[in-house]
Amino acid sequence: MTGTTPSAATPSRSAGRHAADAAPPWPAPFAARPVDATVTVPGSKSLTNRYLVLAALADGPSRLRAPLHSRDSALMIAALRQLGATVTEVPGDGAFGPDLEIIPISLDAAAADTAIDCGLAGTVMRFVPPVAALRRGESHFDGDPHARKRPMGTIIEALAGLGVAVSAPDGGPASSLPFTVKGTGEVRGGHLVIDASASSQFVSALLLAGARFTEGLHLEHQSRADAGKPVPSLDHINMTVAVLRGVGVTVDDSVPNHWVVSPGPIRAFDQRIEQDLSNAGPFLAAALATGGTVRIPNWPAGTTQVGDLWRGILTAMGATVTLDAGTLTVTGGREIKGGDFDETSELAPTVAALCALATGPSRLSGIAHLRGHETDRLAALVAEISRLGGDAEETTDGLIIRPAKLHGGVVHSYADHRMATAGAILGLAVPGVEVEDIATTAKTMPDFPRLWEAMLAQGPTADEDGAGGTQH
Ligand SMILES: O=C(O)C1=C[C@@H](OP(=O)(O)O)[C@@H](O)[C@H](O)C1
Ligand SMILES: C=C(OP(=O)(O)O)C(=O)O
Repeated sequence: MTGTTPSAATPSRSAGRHAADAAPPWPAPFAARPVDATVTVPGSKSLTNRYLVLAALADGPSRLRAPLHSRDSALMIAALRQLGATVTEVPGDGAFGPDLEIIPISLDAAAADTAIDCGLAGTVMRFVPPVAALRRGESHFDGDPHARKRPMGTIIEALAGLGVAVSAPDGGPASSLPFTVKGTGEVRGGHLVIDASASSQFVSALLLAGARFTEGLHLEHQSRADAGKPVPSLDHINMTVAVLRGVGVTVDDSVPNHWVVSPGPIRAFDQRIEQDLSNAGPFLAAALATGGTVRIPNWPAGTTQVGDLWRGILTAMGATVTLDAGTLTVTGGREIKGGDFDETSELAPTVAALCALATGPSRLSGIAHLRGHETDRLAALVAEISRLGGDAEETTDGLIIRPAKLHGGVVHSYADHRMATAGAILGLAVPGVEVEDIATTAKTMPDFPRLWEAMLAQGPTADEDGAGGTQH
């Protein structure tokens, strides 16, 4: 099956820029020698934005330590401020910016109508509408051009099912951004059936607010498709459940496809945010792409982040992976092995970039819903791998990538941070790769180009001539 040209191909608003201001493509550094570096990455987007939502609904002031500071977290902070939360930056010990103190929204207070910019952040467009439904007043939601194409119908229908009015700007029914949530200060809650097959974020969104619904929430997933599609990215729902339990919310997830949240307070908290293990991925991938070593300190011993899957994925691709005294060390071999990778969720673009450098064929499956991400990622990956001379094709639920000799070219980002970092990985092993709109990495990692170049500047072999990447 051949992919269509992905949308959002125009330069993005991701870094607050417009087409006319578009910067020239970023020359992705080619690794003239194996990388040997120790890297720390900023805080987890998924954890930061979950805890921000919970802090806004909590029973007192909360603190986030070492949170992510990026476009997606800034959009979440701005949205919660619009809804009445107070979010203040305070000095902390994180390497990537201040801590945050949050005073929750007074849900009982009369509130003015407000506008929420979701940017391209799935966590903002899905997690914030149920919060807006809990306060009085109208909240107008919109986002980047491509945000209007991301699946939103399930959240809109869910709110309607809970008795909350949601309408399009013309007052008619809405099925995507933009839309207006008319909050009354109360959401009844109870049993709700949704089709969450397009995104796990529909489930997470309703669970995060569910304890504040009058009757709590019994959420059930039932796919409308004949074949019964599952909820994707279950790891992210498990993260939501764990985070909720950590702030005193009772959640029963013992029956598959059912989540029962008891009504009650959300306990105020003081929480340190783990570094983003998904965003650690491109740096770890650099070890394989160059046949070198990358170490990541403070790798959590236990975590709900999907990025912990890197340990198994990179081992399967031929790397040596050890976790010793909290440091994850990944050393690439002489070649990258292809393989079958199921349900890699948001890790898929990084996995695909490595597969394009592999010596054997690969199949990525269980990622059909990536078509509704920042861009249609399956089409985008096929287009960009092919643009560099690679051999990639779409399947119904993923990708097939076969070995091919790659050449330089301009990798398009489609306003997608993970497409941009995939281009950077390819550039390590293929001379002459440039990445259009590298600034789009600001969605979750504003420092990406600096961190990438700093990684390559490190190491005992940095001043010596040596072999290039694993391929070519
Ligand atoms: O809840 C979250 O923080 C996320 C859930 C996943 O969404 P999908 O279920 O739409 O894949 C993931 O891809 C996204 O990057 C973050
Ligand atoms: C799918 C992603 O983001 P979002 O939270 O916008 O859905 C992602 O970061 O890979």
